[in-house]
Amino acid sequence: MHFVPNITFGHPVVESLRKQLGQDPFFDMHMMVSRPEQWVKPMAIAGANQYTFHLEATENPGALIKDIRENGMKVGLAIKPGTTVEYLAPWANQIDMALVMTVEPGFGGQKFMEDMMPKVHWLRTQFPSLDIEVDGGVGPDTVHKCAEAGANMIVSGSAIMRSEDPRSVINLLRNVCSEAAQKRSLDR
Ligand SMILES: O=C(CO)[C@@H](O)[C@H](O)COP(=O)(O)O
Repeated sequence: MHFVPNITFGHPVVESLRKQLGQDPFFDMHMMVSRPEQWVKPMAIAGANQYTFHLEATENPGALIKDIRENGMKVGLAIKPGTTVEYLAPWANQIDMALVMTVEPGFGGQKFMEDMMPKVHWLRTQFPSLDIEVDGGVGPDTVHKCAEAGANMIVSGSAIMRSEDPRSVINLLRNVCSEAAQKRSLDR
């Protein structure tokens, strides 16, 4: 299971997650920041497992990917809605996860941008084993589109937090993604 936390490491929430899962959580830090270079070392020291940065926020993605790896973390690379997937493609073989934003970065509760799905589909076709994540407006009504396009990881905020039954929403989201992934592997 992956978490994109906004909590401090060593926080009681982390300890509680550790107990509930019976394993160490996987921390993917989605850095929606300018100058992502400056946070690599602090995040590695804090215990992050993966460091996801925005392609638009750096002039030298290659050097940043190298630095993240040298600091012992996996690499995620995100693109905003206005960035075409061709900009990400040259780096796809050097990263662990591509993140296609399905809202403009900023805040939760925005409308899912279905017109981002061709990016996901193109990436899945070109890079069958790459982790592909979508973030923004993903919930029970939209997750099928993401999973069918080829996303195997999703971020979901308000659909879970506003639900009266968050557990069943999480299970539904998880099942839709894993069933689509299973079907893809059978089709191959
Ligand atoms: O941080 C962002 C967008 O800036 C996203 O991670 C959203 O916050 C996800 O929340 P929902 O769109 O699912 O409410």
